[in-house]
Amino acid sequence: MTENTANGANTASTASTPFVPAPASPYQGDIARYWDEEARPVNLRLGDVDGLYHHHYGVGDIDHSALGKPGAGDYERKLIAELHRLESAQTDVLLDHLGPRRVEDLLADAGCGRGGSMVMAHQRFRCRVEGVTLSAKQADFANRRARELGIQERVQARVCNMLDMPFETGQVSASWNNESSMYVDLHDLFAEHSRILAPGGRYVTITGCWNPRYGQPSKWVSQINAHFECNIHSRREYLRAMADNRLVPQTIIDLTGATLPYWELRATSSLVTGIEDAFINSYKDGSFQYLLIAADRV
Ligand SMILES: C[S@@+](CC[C@H](N)C(=O)[O-])C[C@H]1O[C@@H](n2cnc3c(N)ncnc32)[C@H](O)[C@@H]1O
Ligand SMILES: CC(C)=CCC/C(C)=C/COP(=O)(O)OP(=O)(O)O
Ligand SMILES: [Mg+2]
Repeated sequence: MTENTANGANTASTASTPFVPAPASPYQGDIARYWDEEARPVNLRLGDVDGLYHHHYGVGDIDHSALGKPGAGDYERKLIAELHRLESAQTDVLLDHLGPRRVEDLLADAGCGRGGSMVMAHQRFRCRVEGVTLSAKQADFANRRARELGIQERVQARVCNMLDMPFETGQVSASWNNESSMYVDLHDLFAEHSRILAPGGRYVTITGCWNPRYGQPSKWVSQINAHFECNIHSRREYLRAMADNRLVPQTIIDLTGATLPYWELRATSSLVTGIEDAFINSYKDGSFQYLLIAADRV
């Protein structure tokens, strides 16, 4: 049986290589390759702290007592642990807004990365959690971590386009995009979440969005788009696309102030990637915001 790889080439599938659907667009093929090739130490070293691997940013105050003295032998290790704690705290904030979940619920992580948020969602709610990513490497990584944790029956990642998720209509109780909505058209995205969510279901996103009060995307936002090959939307687009697709915001939290300490600490670490100033400057000049939006599917 011949199948398509992420870049559209045909390959024969074998028991060890799962089916990889052809990308829906050349752009998605590029994003699949981007994440297949990603191995930034800032992500792997933080995930190594406790086996939860995130591709999102942190929120909350710095615990300076956990850092020790700059220049001390274990300072870098403690700094990495603190950055990771803040990134996991961000997932906790998202989970706090998923509403009361029952163990029999099915949860969906749209753009699941290496699966850290899926594991945390299962550990909190004991539900089944299904994630999708364009990256076969990320899906394999997330599924290997689930096996290592013995939760592979409850946590699973698949290579799949979040605009065409493998769920029946109304099958999902709660779904989210954790820093993954900037890779797709929001009307297409929210139409698909609206389809998979049961009436009364809950959708949550944490995202960076450009601030319509600024006028247009600032140069910092353009730098972030270029760095990640993504397409940051405005706050206005989120709310319009949700309203057009039966997703009605229940809660909107501006997390911009809460994420700045993470970025200022990260900018002092040896793991900097060069994008730190764009985030710090855009958060400070008001052109870019870090938001949580929790919406009900009506
Ligand atoms: C910045 S990472 C965020 C990962 C994860 N949500 C987290 O918080 O760690 C963005 C993710 O979105 C995924 N992605 C981008 N476009 C996608 C699409 N059209 N369908 C499925 N996943 C997509 C990427 O493969 C990647 O896993
Ligand atoms: C808020 C916005 C606009 C985010 C864009 C999506 C993104 C790439 C998030 C971080 O991924 P990562 O954890 O792999 O990035 P890094 O290597 O910078 O830690
Ligand atoms: Mg990261």
